[in-house]
Amino acid sequence: MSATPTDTTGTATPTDPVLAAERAHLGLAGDCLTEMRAAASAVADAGVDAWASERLGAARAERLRALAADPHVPPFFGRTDTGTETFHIGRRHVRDSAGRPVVIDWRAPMSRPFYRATAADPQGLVRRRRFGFSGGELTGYEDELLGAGEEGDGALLRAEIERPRSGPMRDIVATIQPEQDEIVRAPLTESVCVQGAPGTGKTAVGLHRAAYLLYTHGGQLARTGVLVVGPNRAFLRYIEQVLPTLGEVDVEQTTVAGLTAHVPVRAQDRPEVAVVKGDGRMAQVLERALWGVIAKPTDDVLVPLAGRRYRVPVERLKRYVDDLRRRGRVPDDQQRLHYAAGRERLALLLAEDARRQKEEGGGSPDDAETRRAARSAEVRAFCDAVWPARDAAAVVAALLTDPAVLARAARGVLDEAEQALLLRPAARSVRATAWTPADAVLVDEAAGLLGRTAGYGHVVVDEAQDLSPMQCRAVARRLAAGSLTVLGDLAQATGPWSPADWASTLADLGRPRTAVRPLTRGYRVPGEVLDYANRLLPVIAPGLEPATAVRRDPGALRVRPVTDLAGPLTDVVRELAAAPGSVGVVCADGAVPAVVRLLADAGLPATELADDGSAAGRVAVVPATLAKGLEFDAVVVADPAAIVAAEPRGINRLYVVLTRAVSTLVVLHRDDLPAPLTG
Ligand SMILES: Nc1ncnc2c1ncn2[C@@H]1O[C@H](COP(=O)(O)OP(=O)(O)OP(=O)(O)O)[C@@H](O)[C@H]1O
Repeated sequence: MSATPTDTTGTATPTDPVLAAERAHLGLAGDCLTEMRAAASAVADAGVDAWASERLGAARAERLRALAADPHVPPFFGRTDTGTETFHIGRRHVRDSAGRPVVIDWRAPMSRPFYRATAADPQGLVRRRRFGFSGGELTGYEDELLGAGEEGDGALLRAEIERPRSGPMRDIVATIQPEQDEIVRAPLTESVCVQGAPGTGKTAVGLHRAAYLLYTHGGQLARTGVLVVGPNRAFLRYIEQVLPTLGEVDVEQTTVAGLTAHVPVRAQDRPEVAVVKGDGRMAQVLERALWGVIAKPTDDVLVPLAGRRYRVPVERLKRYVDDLRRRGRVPDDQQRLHYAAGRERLALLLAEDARRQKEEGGGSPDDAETRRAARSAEVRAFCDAVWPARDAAAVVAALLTDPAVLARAARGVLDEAEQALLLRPAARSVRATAWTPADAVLVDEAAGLLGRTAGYGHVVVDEAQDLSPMQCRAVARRLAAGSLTVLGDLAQATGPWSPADWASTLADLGRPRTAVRPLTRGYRVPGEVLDYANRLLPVIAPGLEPATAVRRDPGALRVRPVTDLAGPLTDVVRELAAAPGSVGVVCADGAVPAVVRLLADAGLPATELADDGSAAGRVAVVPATLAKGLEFDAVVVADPAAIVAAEPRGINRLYVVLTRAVSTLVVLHRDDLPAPLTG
């Protein structure tokens, strides 16, 4: 680091001329932003029609939202000097009234060296400057004279990571690291799979990649859209502000449950039933259940057209049906003839056959007459008998309640025990069915066989290690010709599918040749805590490279045996809650009500973190199954043995839980820790 009047917290002396100049530039950027905002609101739309006016209004509102996303966020956070030119780097472009750049968007190609340059490879930079802010004020800076072979000590990165959390996830634009930036800026055509240990920035990287792609390929992606898929609503709530603060307000963020919400989910499957329903073989079973109802034509059909009836012989009918069925088996969803379209096409083929016959007889029927023929009672009756109209929910309901339907569709695919697991008594009606989350995914698959699913230009899927093969297929259907960013950690797999490597998941996601890129530098968790959690790795994911933490803190880990949980728990939560930042008390799901009560009785303001997207308080009691993807400044793990005992992959769950803390982890146990954590 160069000799600037900057201490490790980035605070400079008030008289520093560099600081004064940078503050002036900050003032200029702020003024320009205000002007840009005013200009965006004043775009005149006089003289255009109502539709154009509405469109203009929407575009203007969009731009204003982007410019105003967060008025407290400083317009720039860094600067690059090439020796001849200086660029300030910020969240978005800022220009002065003459159109001269005042701040360069972090996603522009010119900003790349800010993230990638090193002393060994300065990429044309002589200096990189990072700024420190406090309450919107520019308070310091850190220079790296890369041209002179100097690199920073990461003090600002550390300060940024350790800045206390007060709610949702923040962006990391100011401090994206080179290995992360490579993934963020990978080309749109390239699908990537990030295998990253806890806290290596997978989620952050995925969201910044979405923002980067939208900036770089705005026109194309504005048309096709970008989709972010997360594991649950609590997680979505945690990440939902990151893209808007980066100026991207038009990204759809949802869960697999959100994607597949064709039917109301009112029940849960037993784990062994969910395993069968999530198995990739169910795709074949559903395909057979749907297409298997198509019957062979047995008789000629008389098609009415323009006042006469034309006979279409059964042999031709058979050929029409066979041809259409073959087109329904094309593997590519975009090329495939879907079931519902096949039915319409069949009706049209009959009408066109009649039309040809009429033409051969010298007539010339028009298109409207041909369409009427396709809708005639005769043709409809034929289609109903041979290619009946189907409804996705009804197909799945029949499959799961009618042993004969299931046996026909599953023969040679699922064994008898698996079929028995799937069957349940029929409800009064399809609407009255008590659907489960896994059923909803099956209904989505059936809907995808019936008709084409709209696809996005890019899909980011987080915590992908937990997706069932059928859930992967639901995501793949939304991909169309677009590309994919898969984020996950095999060691954090807690679902019954738990892949040993990424190959099967990537194949189910429809992108089998996607390269897997590891991230192993851990930003969230202090070294002492990470080393402790990593002791579980040989048991849960033997082949995986452990993460190394970018920072250490000797006081970060406290592992305490207790005989009774209540007293020590309230004591430690009281102590942690007195410091700034968030506190998460993680326990087995079943223990949550008791822990909430215990803390409330002790006068501590704890609220349960729920999967309904509602905000949790500063002290959150977190069911272990909802901890994934989240983080807190301080974490208390209450009774780890109960977390392990609660589910088949409880030891993986414990690994997830132990890696949620940014500053402090307290483990309260009853001398019953899993073997790798003792001693
Ligand atoms: N380059 C960075 N600069 C500052 N903070 C960072 C950086 N990279 C990651 N972080 C921070 O580290 C924490 C972990 O990031 P993130 O949640 O994206 O990791 P993850 O790999 O998805 O973790 P997990 O698998 O445990 O859910 C976040 O607080 C994030 O802001």
